[in-house]
Amino acid sequence: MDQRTVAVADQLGKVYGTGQAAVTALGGVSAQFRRGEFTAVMGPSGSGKSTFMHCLAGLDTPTSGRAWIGGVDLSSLTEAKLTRLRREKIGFVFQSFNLLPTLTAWENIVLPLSLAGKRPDQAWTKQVIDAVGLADRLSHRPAELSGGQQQRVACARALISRPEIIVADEPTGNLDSRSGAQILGLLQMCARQWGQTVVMVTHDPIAAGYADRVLFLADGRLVDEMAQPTADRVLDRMRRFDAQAVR
Ligand SMILES: Nc1ncnc2c1ncn2[C@@H]1O[C@H](COP(=O)(O)OP(=O)(O)OP(=O)(O)O)[C@@H](O)[C@H]1O
Repeated sequence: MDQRTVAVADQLGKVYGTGQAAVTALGGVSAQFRRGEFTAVMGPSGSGKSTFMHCLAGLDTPTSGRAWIGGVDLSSLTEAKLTRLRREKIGFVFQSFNLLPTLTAWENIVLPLSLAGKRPDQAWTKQVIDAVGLADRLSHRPAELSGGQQQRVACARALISRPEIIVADEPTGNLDSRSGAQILGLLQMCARQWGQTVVMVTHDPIAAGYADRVLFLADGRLVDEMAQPTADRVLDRMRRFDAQAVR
């Protein structure tokens, strides 16, 4: 394994149900994620993108294969240790923001540290708050923020503990294109300037165009990979899936 590797999926498989009702959501997907690399995961609906992300980030248990984060085999951990690893080594950004409504933006951002009993590192916290452009909104609660602002809070929360990897599941799915572009620009900046590893599931070729590479899933398998993607090339590749589906 190369020293820059921060996360590994080794033949990850997931079967839901048993016998005749069994559904193979993931049929053995292997991939490596390097420091500072921004990867988009794409594929038709039902191709296993969310299942892959959930198994990679320890939110779901694969039925075969393994995932490593920061050199730790997730299958070797007890539930309590897995919870701790997720809190300390993985930053999550979800389509629906998942902020706690009763906490202010600031309290939401530092929640991973509060839960771990740690104090925020002042210099890093300032960098993160400046990067997300929320310095004047920190005392607001989520309901008093726009969707784009809420997602920027979620990004700051994901970054605050300097995780090994940020996992973003359709982070722009609920945003208008301008707010979406801000989030994508932010994720790209985190990877390029701060060396943050980012993995993002998306349906949107424009969003994938911000990444350094795209992994394409189909029927639970990794079927293609594209380096230095552009929205146009990704769109072309996705059209080929559609053409195969109607054949
Ligand atoms: N809890 C579950 N029980 C049974 N089948 C499931 C479950 N979760 C997912 N699946 C099935 O596994 C397959 C992959 O689902 P998954 O949600 O990972 O795909 P996806 O690519 O993320 O789809 P989408 O783009 O629509 O969100 C689908 O056929 C889905 O119906």
